[in-house]
Amino acid sequence: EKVKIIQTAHYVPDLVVSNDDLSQIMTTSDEWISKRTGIKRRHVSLGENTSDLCTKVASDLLAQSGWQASQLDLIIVATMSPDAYTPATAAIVQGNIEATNAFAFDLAAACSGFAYAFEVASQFITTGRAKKVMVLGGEVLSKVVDWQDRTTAVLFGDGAAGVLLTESDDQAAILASDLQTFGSDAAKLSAGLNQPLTSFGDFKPKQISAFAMDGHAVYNFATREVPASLKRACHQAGLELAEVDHFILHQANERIIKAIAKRLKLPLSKFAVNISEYGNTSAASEPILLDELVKQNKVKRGQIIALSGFGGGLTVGTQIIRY
Ligand SMILES: O=C(O)C1CCN(c2ccc(-c3cc(CO)ccc3Cl)cn2)CC1
Repeated sequence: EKVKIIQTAHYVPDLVVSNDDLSQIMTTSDEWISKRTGIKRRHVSLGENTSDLCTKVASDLLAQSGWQASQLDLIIVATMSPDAYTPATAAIVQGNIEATNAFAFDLAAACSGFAYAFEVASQFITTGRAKKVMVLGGEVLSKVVDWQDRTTAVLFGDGAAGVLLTESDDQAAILASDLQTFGSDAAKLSAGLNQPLTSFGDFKPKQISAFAMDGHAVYNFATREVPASLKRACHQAGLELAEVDHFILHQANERIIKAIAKRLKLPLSKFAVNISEYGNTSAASEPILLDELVKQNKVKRGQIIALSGFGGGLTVGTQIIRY
């Protein structure tokens, strides 16, 4: 479709927590975490909520692009760790940056959230319903992980990132997309489960459930469904996988990324990995990586990039983009 990425930006909180820091508060080790996940450190938010991280990215996107907040028509925030049920994190961001002409909403697709939000935004642009759109992925997962559960607490980090999208005036375009949901496996990865009353009267104190995951099942799901999604999207774009210059995958686990590259018989050099610095930042992870590659001039105008998110839902979401 006629959609172009005009600007990228990312923000992570200042506090860096290393694997050794974690081994002081739980039974784990730098050796285990590094070997099994590729993660060396992660950024943790103290006092900043998801809307605060997203607002920093929103301000950077506007400053770097020269767009005025009042020019924005739409703001979408993809997150699995919103500030609240309501107001939407996107609405808080809209107020913070005074984007008075933009309507705003959150999108819940866990680690595929950015890919799903990117797809929704592109439909608003190609139908002419919106011209200037901000798409953000933001998470404060440190507020949903169980810091006593070493199998999950060591995996996640906080961060936000995003893009500005508008109608393309050149070769830039979204060439294809592939969004899939496997709801029968929904229970394999959850956080923030809210239970209904079981009988009227015995009101128990509210407790929001922490992050829980069947790691083995989700790992196998990812190594199977991400290659399938990338193949379908490339086929839809009329491209061979080999014609993709950069595979920008959700940074869930370094071994998973290597397994996907191997399964697709593609060089690992096309799969950027920055999980060592950030951990798994769910909906923020693809846009953080995309911003880094753009700012390092590794992703260049005219190149073909594949963005792929996967995780809670279970979901997978892929776009093939001529940047
Ligand atoms: O090696 C080990 O023992 C363990 C094996 C299990 N691992 C996993 C498993 C799944 C995920 C994961 C998480 C999300 C949530 O954003 C989305 C997508 C994925 Cl694929 C991350 N790590 C960690 C190392």
